[in-house]
Amino acid sequence: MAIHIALAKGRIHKVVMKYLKESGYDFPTYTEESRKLIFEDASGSLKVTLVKSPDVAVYVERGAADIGIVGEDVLIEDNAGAKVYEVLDIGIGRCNMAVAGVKGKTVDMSKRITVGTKYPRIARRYFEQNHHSVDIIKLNGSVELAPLVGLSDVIVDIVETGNTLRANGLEVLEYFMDFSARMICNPVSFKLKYQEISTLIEVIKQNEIK
Ligand SMILES: Nc1ncnc2c1ncn2[C@@H]1O[C@H](COP(=O)(O)OP(=O)(O)OP(=O)(O)O)[C@@H](O)[C@H]1O
Ligand SMILES: O=P(O)(O)OC[C@H]1O[C@H](OP(=O)(O)OP(=O)(O)O)[C@H](O)[C@@H]1O
Repeated sequence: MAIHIALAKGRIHKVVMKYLKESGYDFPTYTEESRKLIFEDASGSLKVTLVKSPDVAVYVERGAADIGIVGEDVLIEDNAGAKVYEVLDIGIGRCNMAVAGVKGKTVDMSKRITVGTKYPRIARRYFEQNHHSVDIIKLNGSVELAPLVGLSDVIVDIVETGNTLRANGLEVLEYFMDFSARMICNPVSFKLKYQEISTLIEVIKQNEIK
């Protein structure tokens, strides 16, 4: 039985598709530039669909995909409570969540501060745990702009190399979580396709994804 994998479209799918190819799965119609969203491997054992990150767990929970690969940040922010099994830390897409602000500018955390972020739940939980009073402003990208134009005091965002912060004159105030990409599985698929899914997990475990 073929396994259907929903991959988070973007950084994660590009690395995973490269890796699957190196592991012997040939997807004849796949290129990074392609606008196609569904790809089947030549042996007929894998079908891959490219899905927006927060939707990966939706496809898997509802059984429209057997397996999903998506960032842990997205599982925590958008899919908490999804009825899926998390079966593997696949080790790619490593990044940190951080509070950042304008370089050299002191932020008085004893006062109510505004926070720009794509991750309102994660941000709120962090500040609540630290007993800081905050107004969260949900943004959809280019979050680094917010403290530069006076929209927020600080941001909560993903930091990987730190290049985006540096390029915009910001600095990390505190790292507070780290993430990597996770493989999730539909519980029914896990039973029905146990052999096929176990084989795929073993292939991924044995060959370190770069
Ligand atoms: N430097 C990084 N910036 C953002 N995400 C990263 C980074 N490094 C690893 N990741 C992982 O990659 C995922 C996002 O990938 P990408 O930004 O390509 O997708 P996207 O759908 O374009 O996201 P968005 O629309 O939120 O920008 C994150 O959920 C995270 O798990
Ligand atoms: O530390 P770095 O290696 O610079 O990576 C971090 C940057 O990458 C992500 O943005 P993305 O490219 O997804 O753009 P967006 O903010 O517009 O979504 C993230 O939101 C940071 O801005």
